[in-house]
Amino acid sequence: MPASPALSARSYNSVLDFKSVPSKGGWIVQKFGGTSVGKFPNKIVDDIIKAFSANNRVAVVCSARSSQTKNEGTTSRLLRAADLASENKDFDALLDIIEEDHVNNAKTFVTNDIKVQEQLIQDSKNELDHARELLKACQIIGEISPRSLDSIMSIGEKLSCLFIAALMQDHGLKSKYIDLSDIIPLNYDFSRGFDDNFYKFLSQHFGSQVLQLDDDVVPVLTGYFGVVPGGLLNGVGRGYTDLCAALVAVGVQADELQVWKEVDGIFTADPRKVPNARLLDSVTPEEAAELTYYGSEVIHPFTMEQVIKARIPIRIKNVENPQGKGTIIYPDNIGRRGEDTPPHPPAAYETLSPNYITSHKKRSATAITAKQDIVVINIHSNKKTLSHGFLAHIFTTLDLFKLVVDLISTSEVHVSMALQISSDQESALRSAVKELRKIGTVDITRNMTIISLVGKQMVNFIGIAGNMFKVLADEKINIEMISQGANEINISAVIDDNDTIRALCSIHARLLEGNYDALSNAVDSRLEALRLS
Ligand SMILES: Nc1ncnc2c1ncn2[C@@H]1O[C@H](COP(=O)(O)OP(=O)(O)O)[C@@H](O)[C@H]1O
Ligand SMILES: N[C@@H](CC(=O)OP(=O)(O)O)C(=O)O
Repeated sequence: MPASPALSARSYNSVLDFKSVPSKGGWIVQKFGGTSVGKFPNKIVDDIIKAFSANNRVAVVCSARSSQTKNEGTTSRLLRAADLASENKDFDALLDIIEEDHVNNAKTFVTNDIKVQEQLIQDSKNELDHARELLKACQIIGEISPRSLDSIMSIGEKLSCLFIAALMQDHGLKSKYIDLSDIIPLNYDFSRGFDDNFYKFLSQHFGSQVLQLDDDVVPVLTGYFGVVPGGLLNGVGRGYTDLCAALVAVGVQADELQVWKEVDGIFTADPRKVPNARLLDSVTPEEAAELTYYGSEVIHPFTMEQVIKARIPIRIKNVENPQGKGTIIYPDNIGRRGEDTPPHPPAAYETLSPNYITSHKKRSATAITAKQDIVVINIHSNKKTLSHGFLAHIFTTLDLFKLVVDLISTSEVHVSMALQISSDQESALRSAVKELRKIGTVDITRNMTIISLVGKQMVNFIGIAGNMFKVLADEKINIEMISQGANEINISAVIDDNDTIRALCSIHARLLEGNYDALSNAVDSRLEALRLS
């Protein structure tokens, strides 16, 4: 199967005319998520890594394997095993399940070269023996430090990358497994936190690991990249592999960072929920971050800053459809590496024809997304006048119980907040509400959803929020709370969970599909000013 061409002019040339360019194009960094490694390893190796490495240098970064869902994946299991150890309960059975899963996987997929298979099984067992020792020690001490938790978690990425590196060898590709878990020295100075120097240090070290390899070797790097103060889970959170891949891309000055998923790219809405959702050619990093925060897990938001600074585009692609062009995440006003001029210069508005103005009037919003399992907390202060400590007390309480607010609206003595609460946060929520009752009356509404309309262009439009709420009103969907993000690229409303699909489909139909004009009273203030001048 032929590879999709990489982005840069150099790589396009290499596809079109092999004689006029060096035998290898620039670097492409490919990140594969845990469920993709679990479900489609042969496709990853044969249709993607092999195909792309024919014309480009390729570096691969993988997350821990999940056979079906992330919840039942290796990282989740390792974290559960760590919990069990800290509670002095039996964790061995869970590690046995992880071992059996990886041994079976090796036997199922690595079948051409029995030596490679045996070595993989041995390496995997060694990693899990190490996990057993570590958890035993934690059980004896009676606690798991963030550092130990990080070491346990890292085993997921090690097992996954050992597997992909072995499968590549088994399929005739030269691979090199690279473990990044010890890359941060114990005495690294974190006094300035995760600042630019830290990211620079990481990208340089990742880059040097990769750049020293022979041309025909494909590195497979663990998406877990080392112990950080407070732990990687607290500092970066789940999805840290995206950040790791981004820093590898910066380290090798890649032509493109490819994030491979099980969806063709970023759509105007979740295609599982809105059948008419369209694939988007491109979105800006701000839009991708906003979509991720508000329910469409596109990419870890930390990923973008460093890559974009290095002018490297990110492409979201589908493991099951490698030839699809995917969605590019890149700012619309900065040139990419290898391009002198920005792709869509903002100054272009100055030369717009009236036709352009009319046809682009429709592009006010980019996508609609939904975040479910939302609880709304309403707090009425029991003081008659505004108390200085009112808001401070609320935020201190939320911080204490590690609860994160997605939306907030306030008046002097009344605060409404929307928070996503997973089942393991229920007791934290109960404790927080008990504490909050000390400063006022508190009521909570469950089973809610946040619907967010996202689009960088929305900032220029007058009336778009009105249109969104009119659609909900026409559908007789009750709105519990409204909020517009400070960056003005997100308009959100909290609604009943049962109305989610109806709200998504109707807003999509009226504001993101062809018949937008039917409702249009939103006006692009910049384009109108140009038209009237
Ligand atoms: N706007 C959107 N565009 C694309 N996918 C979306 C969107 N909103 C939600 N999704 C969902 O996000 C999921 C992302 O793909 P997946 O490969 O499963 O993620 P991961 O690699 O993080 O496991 C898809 O199942 C898709 O249905
Ligand atoms: N394995 C880790 C890190 C990660 O990045 O996962 P994924 O790429 O599958 O989102 C996790 O599950 O959190």
